[in-house]
Amino acid sequence: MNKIMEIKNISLQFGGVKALNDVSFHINEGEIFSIIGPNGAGKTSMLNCISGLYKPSEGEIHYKGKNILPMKPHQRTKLGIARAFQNIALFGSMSVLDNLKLGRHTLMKSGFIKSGIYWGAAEKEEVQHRRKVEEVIDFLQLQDIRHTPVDKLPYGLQKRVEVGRALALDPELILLDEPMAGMNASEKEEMSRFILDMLELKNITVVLIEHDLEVVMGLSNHLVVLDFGKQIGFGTPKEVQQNPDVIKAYIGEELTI
Ligand SMILES: Nc1ncnc2c1ncn2[C@@H]1O[C@H](COP(=O)(O)OP(=O)(O)OP(=O)(O)O)[C@@H](O)[C@H]1O
Repeated sequence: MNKIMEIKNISLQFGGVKALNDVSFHINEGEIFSIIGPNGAGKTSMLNCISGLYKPSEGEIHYKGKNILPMKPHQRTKLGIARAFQNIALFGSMSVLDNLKLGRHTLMKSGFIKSGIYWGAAEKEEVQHRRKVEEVIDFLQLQDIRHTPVDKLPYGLQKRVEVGRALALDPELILLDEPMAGMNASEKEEMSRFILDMLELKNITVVLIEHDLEVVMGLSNHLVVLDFGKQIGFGTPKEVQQNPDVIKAYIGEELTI
């Protein structure tokens, strides 16, 4: 299997807190990879380092063989890395459709002045953007709510639109920070199906943060386990569940599938 991403000796410090302490793992192309660990373990910090929101104090992150740490978040997006946030990052008063369209603006080549001069190119680009957005609406079954303002939607659907905003960027690697948080069992099942389809139908590598161990063990090909910023486990769900350090960190929680 090809490694799409390599995390090499990443450390990140906030004052006296070591949010990440010498973390190293890799993600294979075409897999569902999860980052798990108790509250405050450093999971979101890790995603922030990958997407470019945080700059680690040490280490390197390679995407398809290239060190991406010097790159800004929007440059990483253009490389094919998209992110859905734990706290929904949508415009509440805008419709689902407009939120998805807005998500693609970072990818637009034609600015306003340029579009005036090269009208044909801008129009072609607009059509392409619209097609991508329509694909996401179909894929995530958002047809019935396409014109609904996001803040009028129930939480579970808002989460789905947040995932859609990242998908609209047409990523090769998608970072999903707790896409199922606050969902009931059937909503989680539905989101799990969408995540599997991202991989199977769209060939997108998925990096997932999820607290529900049953869901995460069932979905993932590989996982990394963090605890107080340290990596305490890495491997297949079976390997991770048999790891004594992981069992200790999760004491009292059910670790079997
Ligand atoms: N911007 C920040 N400023 C200061 N401290 C931070 C910042 N971001 C994270 N931290 C600290 O880093 C540590 C790891 O936090 P992080 O949010 O990455 O954990 P997490 O595993 O995602 O937690 P949770 O499961 O609760 O979302 C925590 O001690 C947190 O308080």
